[in-house]
Amino acid sequence: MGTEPLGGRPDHGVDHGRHDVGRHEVGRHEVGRHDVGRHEVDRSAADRSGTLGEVGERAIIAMFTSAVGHRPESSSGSDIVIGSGDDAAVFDVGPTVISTDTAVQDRHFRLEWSGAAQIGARTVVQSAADIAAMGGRTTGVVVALACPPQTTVGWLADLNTGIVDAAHRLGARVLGGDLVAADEIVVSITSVGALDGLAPVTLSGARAGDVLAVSGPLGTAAAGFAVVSRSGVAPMARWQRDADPRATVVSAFLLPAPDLSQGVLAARAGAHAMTDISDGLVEELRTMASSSGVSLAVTGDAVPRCAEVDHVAALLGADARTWALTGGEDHELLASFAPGAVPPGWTEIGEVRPGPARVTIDGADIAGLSGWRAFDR
Ligand SMILES: Nc1ncnc2c1ncn2[C@@H]1O[C@H](COP(=O)(O)OP(=O)(O)O)[C@@H](O)[C@H]1O
Ligand SMILES: Cc1ncc(C[n+]2csc(CCOP(=O)(O)OP(=O)(O)O)c2C)c(N)n1
Ligand SMILES: [Mg+2]
Repeated sequence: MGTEPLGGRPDHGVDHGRHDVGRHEVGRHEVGRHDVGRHEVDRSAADRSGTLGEVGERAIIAMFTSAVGHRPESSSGSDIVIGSGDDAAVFDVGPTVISTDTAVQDRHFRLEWSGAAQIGARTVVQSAADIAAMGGRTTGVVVALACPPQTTVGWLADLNTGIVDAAHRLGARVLGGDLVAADEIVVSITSVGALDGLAPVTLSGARAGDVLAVSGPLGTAAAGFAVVSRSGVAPMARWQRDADPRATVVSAFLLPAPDLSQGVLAARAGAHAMTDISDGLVEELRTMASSSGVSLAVTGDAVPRCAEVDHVAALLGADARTWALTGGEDHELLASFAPGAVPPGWTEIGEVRPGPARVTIDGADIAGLSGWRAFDR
């Protein structure tokens, strides 16, 4: 990492250089929570090269909460009784879906690959995918952020913009958060959502006779991860200019864009069981099979991939089918439906058979296939 302030690299479009902003610090002992006025916000936000250590926690929190406040009301705005800025948010919905996901520097993202806005948006998508997987509609997110004192104001502003915009795209708002010091960056997003009268779709509801289906192509993020692991993101501009398939898969890895509204549509279509694919299809199949006590029989060639994944696999001498079966972080949905109930746009990949719990691909046990196992590395 060197001694450069985090996020201060030119290839991330973040301001360079550091100015003497230390004297502008909003003293955390002098300024009460309700006294963090707009002038401090503007002063700290205006100097993007200042660091968290220099401008102080309060100024950054004020920047975050003012950015939330300036968003137009989302469709779910009426659910929020008290938003960001008080001791806690107060939220008024019926049965509430809650899930949290954490992204850790160098384990879930690298500063040399991702801009701050991408990291923020990506973590929101990953967290909201779990709400969608229950059949829920994400209405709010809570952000827990840990970062080193050298993190720049500009990087934090961009992270926050990524979070606020991604939440907004989902029809959700930022309800609050936390900011603490740490040796590395950790972004944790808790999502809350509404079921709007639908029954939650669990992992345990798959029944013999169901069909298994996925909401979109798989293996795209794994292909992107393979590309950036070899080449980094420096050639991205060229790949984009040349319509090189590497540009597509790397973009999908850096910021997956599953259509999470499919979760609600699947629930409405009567999905019996559902989950999002974060650790790889085979891992999610294992979890669903054991939760439901059923055997899941998948047809390998039926698992959808986008054409770019096959092109990139050929380029790298890798196996596209393995990426689709084991690659994580696409955050598409896997669900079981009664035959005939699969929603439009979903792809049937197999069927549910009576237990005991088992997963097969083309009739063979998947014992040798594993997806992402965080503690294996
Ligand atoms: N530290 C924890 N304390 C309590 N429950 C946890 C903890 N970590 C994970 N879980 C629960 O275990 C289940 C599986 O978690 P995880 O593997 O992270 O799921 P996902 O891939 O959907 O994020 C979830 O219901 C989650 O809430
Ligand atoms: C720097 C970096 N290395 C590796 C990966 C690949 N990777 C990290 S986590 C993960 C799968 C999901 O992780 P987990 O933390 O288990 O999320 P959860 O299952 O809780 O949603 C993958 C494929 C990455 N995204 N970034
Ligand atoms: Mg998780």
